[in-house]
Amino acid sequence: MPVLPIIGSGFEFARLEPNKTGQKFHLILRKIAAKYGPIVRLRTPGSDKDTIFITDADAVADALRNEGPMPERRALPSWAYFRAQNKLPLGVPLENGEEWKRLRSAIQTPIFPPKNAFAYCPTLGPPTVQVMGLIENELRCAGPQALAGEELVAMDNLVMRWSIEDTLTFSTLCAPFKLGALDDEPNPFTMDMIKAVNTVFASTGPILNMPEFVWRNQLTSSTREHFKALQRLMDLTNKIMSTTLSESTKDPAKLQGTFLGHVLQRDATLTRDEMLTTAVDLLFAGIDTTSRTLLNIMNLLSRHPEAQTKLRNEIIAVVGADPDVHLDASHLAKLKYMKNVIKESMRLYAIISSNSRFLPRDTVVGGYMIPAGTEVLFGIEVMSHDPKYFADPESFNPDRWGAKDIHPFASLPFGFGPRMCVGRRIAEMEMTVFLAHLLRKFEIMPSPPPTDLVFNLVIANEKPMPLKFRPLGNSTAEAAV
Ligand code: HEM
Repeated sequence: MPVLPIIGSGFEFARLEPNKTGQKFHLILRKIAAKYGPIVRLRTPGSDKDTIFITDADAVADALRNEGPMPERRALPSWAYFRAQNKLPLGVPLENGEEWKRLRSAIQTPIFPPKNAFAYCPTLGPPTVQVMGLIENELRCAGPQALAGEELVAMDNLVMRWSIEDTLTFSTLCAPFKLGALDDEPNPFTMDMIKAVNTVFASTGPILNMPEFVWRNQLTSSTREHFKALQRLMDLTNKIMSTTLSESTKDPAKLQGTFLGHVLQRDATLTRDEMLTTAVDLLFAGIDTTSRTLLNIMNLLSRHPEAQTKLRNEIIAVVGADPDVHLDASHLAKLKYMKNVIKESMRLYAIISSNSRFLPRDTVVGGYMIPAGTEVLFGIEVMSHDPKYFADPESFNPDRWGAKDIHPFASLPFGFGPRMCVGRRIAEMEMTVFLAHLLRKFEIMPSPPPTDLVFNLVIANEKPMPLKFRPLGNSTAEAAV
């Protein structure tokens, strides 16, 4: 077997990123792939072992098809440390082996199969109609130019508030808990929660780039902020959960049909701490990812009015023109162009730019024999932009997903196999519902692309996403061609 090319040590990353913030991790991976080719052995920051970095879709298939029934990923070390210090379970995203399987199976059935996930669709209508009203208010408050779609408006926070309300509503950790994320004056609790999630995401990237003793001993202000935010999110979620559980003891019907009710009924083996960490994990994993992806989709649609019109026409044909009419599960399967728009946007902006697995056995990957236990890092973002897999890769072309010849491992925004994102169906449904209400009420006006994308665990815009909106007239057909 040929010998793998090897590049430097973890210091190679520091050399390639002169300001050493860890926020350019995705760009460094791009540079490495361009310089050393589709399979390379390297040391990533935070690891004392070699990692195999691959950006060839066949090699990715070699690794993932051999990942076994309980695939393992690298855990985020500071998150795992925090949980161990607090004697809390590691939770689904960080746990491995039989323990992972047990925790995952408790949430798999209620939220992963499309039929079960889509049953939550009706709960998304009210908060989504509410957030549309808030967007309109925001435009009115910003003045006539904003209302005419001529001025950029910052919607990041609103989208995040909607996402937090959604995630908590469907997971109904909080049936009896009034979250009020979308109240005119959002309660401080919500804003606190958003702040904690944002802080954890923004500080995790830099921590991955630090020597372990620095973050463990909290030697910098950003590491102190990181652990404070992890604690805050745990405390806030705990408060929601305590209220929910005590209210539901008084009135068990309140939990009926909810995710938490489902978990409690099906899986009496989950301890309270396991339920708490699961709730926190769903919040962590679901809020930033879904809102960032939606912001990217809106920006792309603003720059591709023909795709926007086509999508609006499809929504009107399937759901009707009244922007206040809610979607149900039957609509979701019919919105075919919507699916392609979401896939194409997630290809162009792969917010999770890389993913990994530890090989469970010796495996031939891309023609090289790689020993069991080695970490393989998949360059999701690099492959998504490779002309070998996507013709004219920088163009936004949702119709390309209608063709049958796309390599199944070239764009994996939700991962793969038994460890695939458990919230995938929920995320797709949430984004579909949001866009279906938005495009019946507003036109997204041409806006410049984001130019400040950084690695904050997910690839995120640092400044508000450039977006302009114009409310459609009474007749939505005005904008539909
Ligand atoms: C656009 C939005 C989202 C994206 C792009 C995304 C992406 C991902 C990816 C790439 C993984 C790793 C999968 C793998 O290793 O194969 C993952 C894991 C996970 N996601 Fe998502 N996700 C999104 C939304 C959500 C939502 C809404 C939830 C919860 C409701 C969620 C919960 C999780 C959990 C719990 C895991 C860990 C699964 C495990 O380790 O078994 N995600 N996600």
